[in-house]
This record gives sequence, C-alpha cells and structure tokens, in this order.
Amino acid sequence: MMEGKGAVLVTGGAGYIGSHACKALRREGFLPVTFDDLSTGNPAAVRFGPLVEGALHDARALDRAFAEHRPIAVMHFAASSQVGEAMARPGRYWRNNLGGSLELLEATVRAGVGALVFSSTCAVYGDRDGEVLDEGAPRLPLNAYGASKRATEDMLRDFEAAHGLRHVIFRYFNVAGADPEGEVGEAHDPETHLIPAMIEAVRGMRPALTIHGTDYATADGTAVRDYVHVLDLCEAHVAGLERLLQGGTSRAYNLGSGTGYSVREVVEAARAVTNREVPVVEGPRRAGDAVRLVSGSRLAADELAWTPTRGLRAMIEDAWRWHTGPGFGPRA
Ligand SMILES: NC(=O)c1ccc[n+]([C@@H]2O[C@H](COP(=O)([O-])OP(=O)(O)OC[C@H]3O[C@@H](n4cnc5c(N)ncnc54)[C@H](O)[C@@H]3O)[C@@H](O)[C@H]2O)c1
Ligand SMILES: O=c1ccn([C@@H]2O[C@H](COP(=O)(O)OP(=O)(O)O[C@H]3O[C@H](CO)[C@@H](O)[C@H](O)[C@H]3O)[C@@H](O)[C@H]2O)c(=O)[nH]1
Repeated sequence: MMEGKGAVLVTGGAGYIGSHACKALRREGFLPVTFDDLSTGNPAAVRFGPLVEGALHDARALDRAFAEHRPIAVMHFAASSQVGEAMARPGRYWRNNLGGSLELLEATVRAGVGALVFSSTCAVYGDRDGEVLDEGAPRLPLNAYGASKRATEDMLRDFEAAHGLRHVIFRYFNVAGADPEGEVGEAHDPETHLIPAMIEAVRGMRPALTIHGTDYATADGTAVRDYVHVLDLCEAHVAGLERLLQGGTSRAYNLGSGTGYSVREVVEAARAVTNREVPVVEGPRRAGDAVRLVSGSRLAADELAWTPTRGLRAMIEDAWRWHTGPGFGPRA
C-alpha cells in the first residue's frame, strides 16, 4: 500500500509522539503505517494510516509488516520511556528498548530498507549541569532508560557500517503539547509527565501535583528542563526523513529550544493559561532525575533548517485544550 511519497513504518505510532508524527507524515504526503503492541499506546490515536498490531520482539510480525506495506523508511518511536520506572525495573528497559530495537534493525535490513529515524533522548547525556549540551557532549546516562537509548544509538552505528542502514538520531528534550486541531494528544495512565500531570491536578483528577525535589541547585530549587512542542518535534522528523531519502549521511541532532524552565515556572505558566490554581505538594527528588537538561546546539537549525516556533505557553494551551475537549483523553 503506497501513498504519494511512499509508506513509512512508524513503530509506536499509537503513542503520544508517534501519533503526532503520523499526522505530520500524512500531511507531507507519506503513508504512515503504525506498528504498535498497544502496551502504552491507544488505537484511537491511529487515525492517519493503517495499524499493524505487533510487538518489536516478534520478528515474523515485523517481516509481515515490511512485506505487506513495503515502507521506504522506518521511524522508530516504540519504547518504554519513564525515568522513574527505569530505576525500579531496569530489565524492562534493556529488553524493550535495546532488545526490541535489535529485532527492528535486523528486520529493516532483511527488508532492504536503508533509512531509519530513531527517537533518542537527552537522558543519554546524564546530569551535566553547567556544561553545554551539544551533540558532541559525552553520553553518560544516569539510568537504564538513557543507557538503553545510548546502546541503541551505538547499534545503529554498527548497522550502518555493516549493512548501510543510514539513520537520523533525534535526542529529544522534554516533549509537550498536543495537536492544536485536537485530533491527537498525550494520554498515559498513569500519567507521569509534568504538564499532563499538572492538568490532572488542576482538573481534580489527582489531589495535587507533587513537585519532585525542591532542593536542587537552581534559582527556585526545582529541576530545570527544556520543553519542546510535539508539533515542532514532528516537523524535525519529517525534515530528518527527507534528508535521509535525499541520500544524506547519518546524523545525531538535539531537539530542544535552548531555554530551560523550572518545575515551579511551568506551574506558574499553567496557572496563567488555565486561570486556576495548581494544587501542589512538595516531595523528595525522583531517583534518576538530572538537575538541569537544556539543549545547547544549533545543529538541527543549521542542517535541517529547524527551529522550534511554539513556546511553553502554546504547549500548555494545546495540552489543556485537548485534555478538556472531546478527544480520547486519559480517562475519557
Ligand atoms: N515524551 C518525551 O518527552 C520523550 C523525550 C525523549 C524521548 N522520547 C522518546 O520518544 C518515543 C515516544 O515516546 P512517547 O512519549 O510517545 O511514549 P508512548 O508511551 O506514548 O509511546 C510509545 C508507543 O510505543 C508502543 N510500544 C512500546 N513498546 C513496544 C514494543 N515492544 N512493540 C511495539 N510497540 C511498542 C506503545 O504501545 C506506545 O504506543 C520513545 O522512544 C521515547 O523514549 C520521549
Ligand atoms: O508529577 C511530576 C512530574 C514531573 N516532575 C518534574 O518535572 C520535570 C519533568 O519531568 P517529566 O515530565 O517526567 O520528564 P522527564 O523525567 O524529564 O523525562 C522526559 O523527558 C526526557 C528527556 O528529558 C525523556 O527522555 C523522557 O522519555 C521523558 O519522559 C522533572 O524535573 C520531574 O522531576 C514533577 O516534579 N512532578
């Protein structure tokens, strides 16, 4: 099944970021074919192309998906991705993220597909407060989540050398926001990410937002992150894919805005957007968390002509609109 520019196999297409990527791909004339086991994803989010229900560890299911849909490239989002859980259950992270990616890379090579875009994370850098985080910074992850992503990056390098599988690695900072048209959004249960958790607290779906740590060495004592709108992020993915399809060489790019916000600053922004108080309680630090993660790179701007255009306010507004709208919200 082909559409316009061709099919793209999107692992994790039923998840938060993958579903937004499918919408962006469809808009640009590709046919996104979602491959997802629905472990944390939602079938209602698969709206822009077919769904193949399958797990990364199932080599036969992968081979069938490649044979049936003949994708010209792969976008690999499927993963376990919570830092807290990775501290408690590291085996799940190594098995799902590294083992699952290994099966996918082998199936990609068997199918003769030569281009893959991979979701990595700034968690590969570890806790590097005070250092400029560009793509050349040493990768010293603090947790099994970041370590499994670093290992997958290394595996990609080896698969390129041996099999010619070219890749773009995107190291995301904190992804937030939702489709402003309300077709897809972020819905995890339970929700661990700051902005949707905060929205749940504002709506009374949880008693309060717990601030994980108020004794960090930052201006207000709470941890600092670089938030990037999911729409901006997906535009970078299309640009990265086009680069590969035009024969570009493999690359790793940070995807962040370069601006950091503390947890308390995000809470204040949510109060301003929703015009409601955010109930908060102060708790201890969350194991595995870094104090500050902010991108210090212009490589994606220089090579992909990508700069994020949507700020923190737009992220909270779009997430709020989706969560309070008729979509397939977390407990809709
Ligand atoms: N959300 C963020 O801020 C952020 C930041 C950095 C990196 N990332 C990365 O982006 C990617 C997507 O994250 P997300 O926030 O959309 O997560 P998500 O949990 O919403 O989506 C992951 C999707 O992958 C599917 N999946 C998981 N394991 C699978 C397997 N073994 N086989 C098939 N499908 C499987 C899930 O069902 C789900 O639909 C992940 O690789 C994550 O590590 C996310
Ligand atoms: O209820 C909450 C949730 C989060 N936080 C804090 O808010 C910040 C952001 O947390 P969260 O939204 O959970 O994101 P991260 O733990 O920073 O991880 C996200 O961002 C990483 C890149 O930074 C990705 O690799 C991960 O996949 C993604 O989950 C951190 O300081 C958390 O400690 C709270 O204080 N209370």
